[in-house]
Amino acid sequence: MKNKRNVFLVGPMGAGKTTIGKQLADILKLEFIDSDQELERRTGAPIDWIFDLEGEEGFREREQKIIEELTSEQGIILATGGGAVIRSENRLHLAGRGVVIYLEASINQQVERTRRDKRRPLLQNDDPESTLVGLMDERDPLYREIADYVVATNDNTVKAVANQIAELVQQN
Ligand SMILES: Nc1ncnc2c1ncn2[C@@H]1O[C@H](COP(=O)(O)OP(=O)(O)OP(=O)(O)O)[C@@H](O)[C@H]1O
Ligand SMILES: O=C(O)C1=C[C@@H](O)[C@@H](O)[C@H](O)C1
Ligand SMILES: [Mg+2]
Repeated sequence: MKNKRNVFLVGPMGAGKTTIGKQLADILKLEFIDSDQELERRTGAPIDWIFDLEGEEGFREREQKIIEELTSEQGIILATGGGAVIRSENRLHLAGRGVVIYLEASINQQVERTRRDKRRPLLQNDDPESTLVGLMDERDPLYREIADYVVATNDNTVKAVANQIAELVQQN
């Protein structure tokens, strides 16, 4: 068994990594950390500012450093950013240092769940749905590559998904 004391949530924007991760941490009585929020806290800047000032590559550099650091901790629930799987270094750390859960969501659900929040820089364009389709084509194989479990979120409440993950993790 891998280091079962860490649970890492991966998946696309709107899959529910942040929301479900908080509930899961409450159930399992573990610390919750969100890599996006932690980056914002440390830089003092919202993610869309980091994208504006440093470009996506600048953001990915910062994201890689924080994933490296946070996956070295013990006993955490980590909600990652939707693009954390792009870099192979991140995939290596996530797969090697905890149980990886891929939270699946349909494109329609992603569109619906991200519609009102204007803070996701990659979706601030005229056709966020096409962007989400393109990202999913590119990333779905990467999420699957490192996932220990794939969990559907479409037809389930946040609470139900969190309970399901807690059971999966405790089985090990
Ligand atoms: N299973 C669910 N059922 C209904 N609403 C959900 C569900 N999961 C998440 N949501 C809602 O969808 C929105 C986006 O969720 P959240 O921010 O947790 O996604 P995320 O995976 O962390 O996205 P990002 O990669 O952009 O950080 C939130 O408003 C949340 O309440
Ligand atoms: O899917 C992505 O590439 C992103 C998802 C968010 O969690 C943030 O990490 C950022 O908006 C980029
Ligand atoms: Mg999130």
